[in-house]
Amino acid sequence: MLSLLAETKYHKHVKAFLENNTDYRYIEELGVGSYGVAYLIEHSGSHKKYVLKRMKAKHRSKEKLRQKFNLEIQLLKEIGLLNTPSVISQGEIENIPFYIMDFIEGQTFEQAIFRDGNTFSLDQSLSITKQLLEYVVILHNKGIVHRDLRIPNILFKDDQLYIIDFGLASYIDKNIQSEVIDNPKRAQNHISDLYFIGHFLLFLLYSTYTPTIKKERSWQQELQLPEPVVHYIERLLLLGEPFSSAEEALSLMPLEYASSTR
Ligand SMILES: Nc1ncnc2c1ncn2[C@@H]1O[C@H](COP(=O)(O)OP(=O)(O)OP(=O)(O)O)[C@@H](O)[C@H]1O
Repeated sequence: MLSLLAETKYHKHVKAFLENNTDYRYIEELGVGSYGVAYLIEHSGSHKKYVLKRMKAKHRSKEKLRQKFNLEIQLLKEIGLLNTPSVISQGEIENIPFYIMDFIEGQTFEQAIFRDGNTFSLDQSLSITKQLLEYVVILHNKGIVHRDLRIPNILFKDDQLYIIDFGLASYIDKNIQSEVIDNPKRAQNHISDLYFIGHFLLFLLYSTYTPTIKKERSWQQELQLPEPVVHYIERLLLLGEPFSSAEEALSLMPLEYASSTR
């Protein structure tokens, strides 16, 4: 309750800061995560929309979390890719670090599947995953791993993918051996992103699945995918031999099942 009150108080600080010190106008709160709060704002001159993300008030004295927040900003600045928001500015409001970035006016895959009921065929799912892997190859070549490639963090707009929320991203540690990773989600190398991409692909494929029996079965039994696709997903999910890099995962995609390989 107390932390909720602290956050509400900071909403006011954010609004006052924007009003008194910037050319931006507050529009609404976009969401509250475990570490940060994101607001939608608009530039009064251009009417372009942006996102202001700040640390949560309750974390402001935690040095490690401040460093983590600063790393998120630093990585976003280093990435500099069109399908990742650019950092416009950064600073502090009442001792709370914040940054302003591009607003991606797209639809997340979470919204597409669970809110809007979109479905993705096998060939569409593979083509979209190919686009995601192409992005991830570039990211890894820049020495960065996202580590949170979940459906709410992947957006699309005009058939183009966008990746947001680099709150868990890190620099790649080249010395990690794939055989000794016990939590693939948090691995500081390509394994983490590939593992999330395996789950991402399964979310897309499950969008067309309607259960015919009550009993839950494994995804291999439920989805009835062609054998090379099953084998491919198993490798992403570390149920088979791990890929040595995102580049290898991209080059070995079973694209014979994707008719439209954008
Ligand atoms: N650049 C952006 N463009 C469009 N929407 C965004 C952007 N950044 C964040 N959002 C939206 O704002 C909300 C909160 O984003 P945030 O990055 O804070 O994620 P989170 O996972 O909730 O936070 P945390 O990193 O603290 O766990 C999400 O709904 C996200 O879709």
